[in-house]
Amino acid sequence: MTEMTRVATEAPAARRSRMPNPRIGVLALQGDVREHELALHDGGADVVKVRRPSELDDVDGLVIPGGESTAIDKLARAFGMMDPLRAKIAQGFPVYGSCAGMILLADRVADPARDGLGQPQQTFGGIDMTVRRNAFGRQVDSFETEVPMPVLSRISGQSSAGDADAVRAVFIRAPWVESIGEGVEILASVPEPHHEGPGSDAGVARIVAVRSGNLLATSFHPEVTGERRIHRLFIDMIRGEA
Ligand SMILES: NC(=O)CC[C@H](N)C(=O)O
Repeated sequence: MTEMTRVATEAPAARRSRMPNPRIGVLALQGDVREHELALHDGGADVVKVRRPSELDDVDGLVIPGGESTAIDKLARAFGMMDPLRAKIAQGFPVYGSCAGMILLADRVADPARDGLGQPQQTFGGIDMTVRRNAFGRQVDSFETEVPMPVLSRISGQSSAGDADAVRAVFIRAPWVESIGEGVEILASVPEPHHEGPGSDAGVARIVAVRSGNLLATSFHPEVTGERRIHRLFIDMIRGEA
């Protein structure tokens, strides 16, 4: 066996033995924290709630839940989380964001909400992408559909869809990714469903899941349909196995 193949075959096992159960935080400022805790737990992680900057140093990765990105932004600033989390992300800290969490991982928001002083909402950023909030329409336009996601075919665990490489996905006032920079991988797209209102462009493919290095983001909520493989993918990323 050459030195190269020995390193290639032994490294993942060595990493696994160092990190049997990664400890993953769920940012517990606002949103569907409990559902993510359950999904991570089912995936084999130790799970803790994270609210304070010091707690970031006790976890191997972080999930930013769905909810309301403007509320999470305001609370993150109030709790002094904004700059410490930005710094961790810049150092390669693994983070998965769903829905509002996707918005908070975007470097740019196409239509940011503004506060009373006209200041746009802020994000932690890290993924070189522009997201559009509430892009699929309002609450009444929320929908559920099966989304092909080929990356999941090699992830073991509970699937919510009939198809091995698809996910049953719930979109609730969901964002889509309008543009991506270099180094951002598209993991899933869906055809835009018809909805009333300006800008509806039924049938156009919209990006709804991306990965950039150690950062993962989905427009939809896998945590509410019993889907577990996206959380497993994130756990594998933390272990250095995906
Ligand atoms: N389900 C969700 O997380 C909705 C996200 C919400 N529209 C926002 O802008 O934060």
